[in-house]
Amino acid sequence: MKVDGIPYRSIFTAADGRTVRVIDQRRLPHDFVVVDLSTRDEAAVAIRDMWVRGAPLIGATAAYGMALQMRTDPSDAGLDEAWRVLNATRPTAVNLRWALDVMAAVLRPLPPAEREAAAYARAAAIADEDVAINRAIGEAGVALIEAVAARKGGGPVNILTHCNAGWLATVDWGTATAPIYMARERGVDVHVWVDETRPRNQGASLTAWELAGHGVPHTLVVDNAGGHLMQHGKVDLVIVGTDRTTARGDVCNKIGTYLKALAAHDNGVPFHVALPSPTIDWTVSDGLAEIPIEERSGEEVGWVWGRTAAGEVTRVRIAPEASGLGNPAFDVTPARLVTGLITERGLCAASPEGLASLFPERAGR
Ligand SMILES: CSC[C@@H](O)[C@@H](O)C(=O)COP(=O)(O)O
Repeated sequence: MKVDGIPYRSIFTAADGRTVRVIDQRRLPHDFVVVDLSTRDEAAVAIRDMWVRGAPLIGATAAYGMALQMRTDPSDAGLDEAWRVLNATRPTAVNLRWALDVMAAVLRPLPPAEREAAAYARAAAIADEDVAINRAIGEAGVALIEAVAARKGGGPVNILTHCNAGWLATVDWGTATAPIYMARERGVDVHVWVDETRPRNQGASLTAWELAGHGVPHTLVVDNAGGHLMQHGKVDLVIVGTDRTTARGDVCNKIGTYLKALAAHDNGVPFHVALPSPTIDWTVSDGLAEIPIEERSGEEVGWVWGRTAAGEVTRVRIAPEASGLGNPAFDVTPARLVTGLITERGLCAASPEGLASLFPERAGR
């Protein structure tokens, strides 16, 4: 997508073809800064400390982290260590493990001297595939928005989204936002309710920034506003992303997603989840019991970052020093609350049968 008119991906290589460049998402929306990752450990820090985030981009960064490792130590031991170090960065998004497994499967059979070139080629392919997948998700999902527009016969289609499942969370297009960007391109009147997404505020800092950059009408709301908006008929459709979807269609996404699904269910609002197939974890079924939920530092809850009226970007404390601070970063929405899944192969029910109908080669394995 574009930043100030210039097309960008969220991850790419520098002119040397080896240095990896990412947008430092901690600095948005105040500053747009591209940073270089030159070592495997820098890639690991970028994922762990959320310079990059969002399941598909975490996967792509891990793939390039593996390539960075191959520059300095392409041995079997180096390969194993890179897998271990990168896989330990964040626990919930399954795209991380998926990308590392894809890279390891390509690299392990090769002699070490050939691994660096192969690693960069495969990492680039993972990034390109992500762009194609998200474009296909957009093409599948735009039909949902167009159907609402046709039914309403006028006025904007109001879509609520949570966290950032936009182009910044992927390599390009986004998952939840791809249908929105495409609807906009086709001239459909859309308006997006953007949940701020405490504590990291991915909605306020990233989704709102993205949508503003592409002229998509949107309104930033506090996380707790969604139920009220739905009760008053102000949400036509919810579309969110996911960090891990189980084989039976349970969906793990940013904390607070479950509450939006409950409110949508109670108010008869369709609740859709957009996902690239690498986000499906075919090895797990019961999302509540089986998906590891990242517990992040309470510092993120006790403090907020922002820009002061004087222009300084700083953080301020909002909780008493004496209070305990809890920070579960994701929750699981059971399949029964999900109206449908939007994948690169089309729409399906959030059920074992629904997923199997689109991915017969993976189901039941
Ligand atoms: C297409 S991104 C889907 C999810 O990764 C996204 O909704 C999300 O929860 C991101 O969490 P984050 O903690 O910012 O990595």
